[in-house]
Amino acid sequence: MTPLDKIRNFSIIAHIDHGKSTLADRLIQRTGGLSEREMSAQVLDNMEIEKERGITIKAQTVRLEWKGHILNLMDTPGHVDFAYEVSRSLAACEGALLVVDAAQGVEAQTLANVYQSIEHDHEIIPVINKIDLPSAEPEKVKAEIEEIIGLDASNAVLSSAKSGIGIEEILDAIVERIPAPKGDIDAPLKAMLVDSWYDPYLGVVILLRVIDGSIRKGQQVKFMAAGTTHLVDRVGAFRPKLENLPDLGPGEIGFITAQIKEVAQARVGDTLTDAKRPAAEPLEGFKEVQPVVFCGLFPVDAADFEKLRESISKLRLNDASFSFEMETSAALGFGFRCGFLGLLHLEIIQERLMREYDLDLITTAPSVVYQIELTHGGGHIDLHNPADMPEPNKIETISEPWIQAVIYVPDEYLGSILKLCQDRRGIQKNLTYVGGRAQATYELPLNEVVFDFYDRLKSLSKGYASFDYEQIGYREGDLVKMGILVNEEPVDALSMIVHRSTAETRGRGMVERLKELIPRHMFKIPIQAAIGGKVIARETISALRKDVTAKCYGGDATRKRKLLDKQKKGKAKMREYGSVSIPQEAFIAALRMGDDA
Ligand SMILES: Nc1nc2c(ncn2[C@@H]2O[C@H](COP(=O)(O)OP(=O)(O)OP(=O)(O)O)[C@@H](O)[C@H]2O)c(=O)[nH]1
Repeated sequence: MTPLDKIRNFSIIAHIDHGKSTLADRLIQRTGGLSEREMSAQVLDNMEIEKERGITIKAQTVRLEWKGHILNLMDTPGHVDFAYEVSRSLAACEGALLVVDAAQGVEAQTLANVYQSIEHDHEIIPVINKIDLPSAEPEKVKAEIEEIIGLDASNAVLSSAKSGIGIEEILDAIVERIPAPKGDIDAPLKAMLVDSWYDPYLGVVILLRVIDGSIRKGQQVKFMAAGTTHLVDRVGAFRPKLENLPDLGPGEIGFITAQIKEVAQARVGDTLTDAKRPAAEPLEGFKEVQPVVFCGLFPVDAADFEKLRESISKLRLNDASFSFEMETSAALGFGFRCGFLGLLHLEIIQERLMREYDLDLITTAPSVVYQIELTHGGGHIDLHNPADMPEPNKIETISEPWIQAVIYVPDEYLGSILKLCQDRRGIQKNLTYVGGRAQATYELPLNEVVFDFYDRLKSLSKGYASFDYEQIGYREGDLVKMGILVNEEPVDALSMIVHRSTAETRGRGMVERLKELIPRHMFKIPIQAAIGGKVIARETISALRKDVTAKCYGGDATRKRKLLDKQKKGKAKMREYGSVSIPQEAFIAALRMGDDA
C-alpha cells in the first residue's frame, strides 16, 4: 500500500494532435515502464480504431514511479458521447496536465474538459508542447492560456514530447504541484468504479479509485448500486504491463478482477464497499447511462445474420452502454435494433463490426425514442423505430426528448452558432460573456442534435466551440414520419421522424444528397421525400448509357479486368431496391444534414 503523501493522480487534457499520446508514452518511457523497442506503438490508445481515428475511446490508466512517488496517469476519452466516463475519470484525479501545442496555441476544443477539471478543483499544470518546431511561440501561447482559459501560465512547463525535452520537469511538477489524495485507511472500504472492460483471459477487469479503506485479494466486495457481491481474486495496476499487487489503499488507482462475466454488472460510477463492513453511503454521482440513439443494423448478405448476432454479442460483452434486440424489416430482412450513447458511438460500433468481424452492414436512419399516446385510450408506446410509427389517425400525441445544452464559443463565431441552434429549433435560455468567450444555454430537441450537431458546431467554430448537455425530459411536438422513395419504392431504412416545420428542408437535403450518392443506372431514377402520400421534395438521377470500360483506351487487358473487378466489388456492397442499387455509404451519408439545415 502506498502512503497517501506519495501518491499523485492526474489526467492529461489536450486538443486533438497537440501531443497527448506522445507525451504519455514519453512519461511511461522516462519512468521505466517500457523499453525503447516496446515504445514503437503508442501504448495508451490500444484499440485499432482508436489509433486510426486518433481518438481515445476507453479510459485507461498507467501507474508510474518517479522519485519515490507513485503517479497514476488517467487517460480520458475526448468526445461528448462519452461525457459521463470523462466525468468519472476526472473525479478520480487531483490534477491535470493541460497540453497545448506551441505553434497552434489554445484550440478550445477541449475547453469543456478544462472546465470540468476546474470544477473538480484540480490543480492544472500548463504544458506547452512541440517547442522544437520552428514556428513555436511559447510566450504567445502562455498569454492565450491566461486570456482564454484564465489560468496562470507563468510557470508552464515547456516540452517537446517528440524529442524528449521537458519530460523530467513535467514529472517533477506533478510531484510538487498536484496535491496528494486524501482518504481514511481505517474507514470501511469505499472505491469508485472508474471503468470496466472485458479481457479474454481475466474476464471483466474493473478499474477503480480507492477513496477510503483498502481492497485486497480474497475480500468480499459489494457493488452498492448493482447490489451484487463478488469475491476479489486479483488486485493490481498497469505499468503499463499488468502487475499484481497485494492490496490498494486510499488514494490509489488500480484494477481488480472478481469473476464477473459481463461488463453490464460493473457499471461506471458504482461504489464498491466491503460486504462484511459496508460504508453507510455510496459515493455521489452514480448515473446509469442509457442509450439515446437507436438504429437498425442489417447484414448486406442475409446469410451473415448469425455472424452478426455473434459479433454484436461479443462487442456487448465489452460495452455495457450499447443495447440490441432483434428486428425484422420488409426490405432488409433480419437484423438488430441497437441503442448507442450518440452518433460517434454508433459509428465506432458499426466500424468495429465491419472491420474486426468483417461484416458488410446497412445502417438505418438513427432515431431517438419517441413517446406516443394512442387515441381512444389505446395506450402508450415508446417508439424506437420510425418504421413502427402508427397511422397518424391513431396518434393522440407524440413527444420527443429535449436536452439543455451549454455551449462555450469565442465571440467571433457566436453568430453562426446561434443560427445553428435556431435552425435546430433551439430555445435560447441564457447568454453570457466571460473574457472574450460567450456561454450560450439552449434547450434543443435531442432529435436535432444526434445527427451532426457536434460536427457542425466544431466546423462552424474552427474547433473552438465546446458543448455539453443533459436530458431534460419529453415535450409534445408536431412530428411526422418522412419517407424516402427511390424509383417509386419506399426505402424504409431511410425513413425518419421529423418536425413538420423542418420536414421540407430535411427532405430536400436528403434527396439532393442521395442524388449524389446513388450511382447512375441505365434508366432514370426519381428520388422523392414524402409525408404520407404527399411528395415534399424530388430529384431525378438521369440515365446512364456508357460502358465503364470504354474509357480504357488501347485495350489494356489487365487494366480493364481491374476496373471490372472493382465494379464487381462495389456491387457486393450495394443493396438492391427494386431495380436500383444503393451503395452502403449512402445510408449514413444521406443522413448528414450538411449546410442546408
Ligand atoms: N514536432 C513535434 N511533434 C510532436 C510533438 N509531440 C507530438 N508530436 C506529433 O504530433 C502529432 C500528434 O501527436 P499525438 O501524441 O498523437 O497527439 P494526441 O493529442 O494524442 O492526438 P489525439 O490522440 O488525436 O488526441 C504526431 O504526429 C506526433 O508525432 C513534439 O513535441 N514536437
